[in-house]
Amino acid sequence: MNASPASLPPVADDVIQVRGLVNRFGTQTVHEQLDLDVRRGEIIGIVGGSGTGKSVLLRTIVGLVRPTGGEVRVFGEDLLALPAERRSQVERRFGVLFQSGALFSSLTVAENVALPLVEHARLPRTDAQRLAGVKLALSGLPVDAGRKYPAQLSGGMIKRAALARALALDPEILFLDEPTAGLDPISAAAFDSLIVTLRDALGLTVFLVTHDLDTLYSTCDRVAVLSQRRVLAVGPIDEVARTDDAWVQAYFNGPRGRAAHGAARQGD
Ligand SMILES: Nc1ncnc2c1ncn2[C@@H]1O[C@H](COP(=O)(O)OP(=O)(O)OP(=O)(O)O)[C@@H](O)[C@H]1O
Repeated sequence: MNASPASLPPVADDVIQVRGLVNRFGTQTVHEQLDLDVRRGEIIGIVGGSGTGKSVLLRTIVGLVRPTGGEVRVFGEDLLALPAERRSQVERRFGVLFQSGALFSSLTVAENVALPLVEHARLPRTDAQRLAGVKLALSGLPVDAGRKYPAQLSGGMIKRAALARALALDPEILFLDEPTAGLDPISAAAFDSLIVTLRDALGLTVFLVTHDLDTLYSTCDRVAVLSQRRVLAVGPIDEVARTDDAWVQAYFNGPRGRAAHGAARQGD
């Protein structure tokens, strides 16, 4: 009898592996023996109280922070140990959307998106501009948004423009740091569904740092809670929400958590 693909167990294929991670800044220890695996094709949400080191974890994984100790592998490679050329090849396989959007204010939106295509993929400028238009459309921006400067866009449009730039090089992993922060609830919900659509259409793995409970419930396959300098719990959200920990209980089972859970169930 042929087994249908849907009935097969998921393939153990971790695109990110973090082992025994330690991050210290002066006398402050942010991470101590932190372990985390991210599976290919999943959307994993990273949550935790303010200052628990979610952004530092993201920045360590993408190679912007050199950890004090431990091991971080992306696609099986230790980025910081690679020679520059090889490192840049691996970096092209992921895209990052930073909290601020981090667009260049002196460039139009289309030029911002085209930049990695010119600099990293070495495309001629006209081809890069054309491809930038495709990425902007994929991110749900109207055609004329490409001609505007970041200062002329709303907060929601800036997030979409930054997403288009993160998608410029057809990444396999998308890192998102607080993508819905500062958006109104309707724009945030639209952004959430865009992320799920892109993951499904492009087969992306998504590493998502967020405080937004609605985002967690509507997008994430698994959630990792950062607490006490490590990953306290990781798994499907309903499982993690049952963790016997004061912060987890207050976060997932407080009034906002219950409302987000209720809204997610209604949407099922
Ligand atoms: N380059 C740095 N030098 C010194 N301290 C740092 C540096 N980067 C981060 N920290 C400290 O590390 C801690 C964790 O910061 P991080 O930004 O990762 O927190 P977070 O969990 O993302 O918080 P939030 O939810 O408020 O965004 C903070 O106390 C921060 O001040």
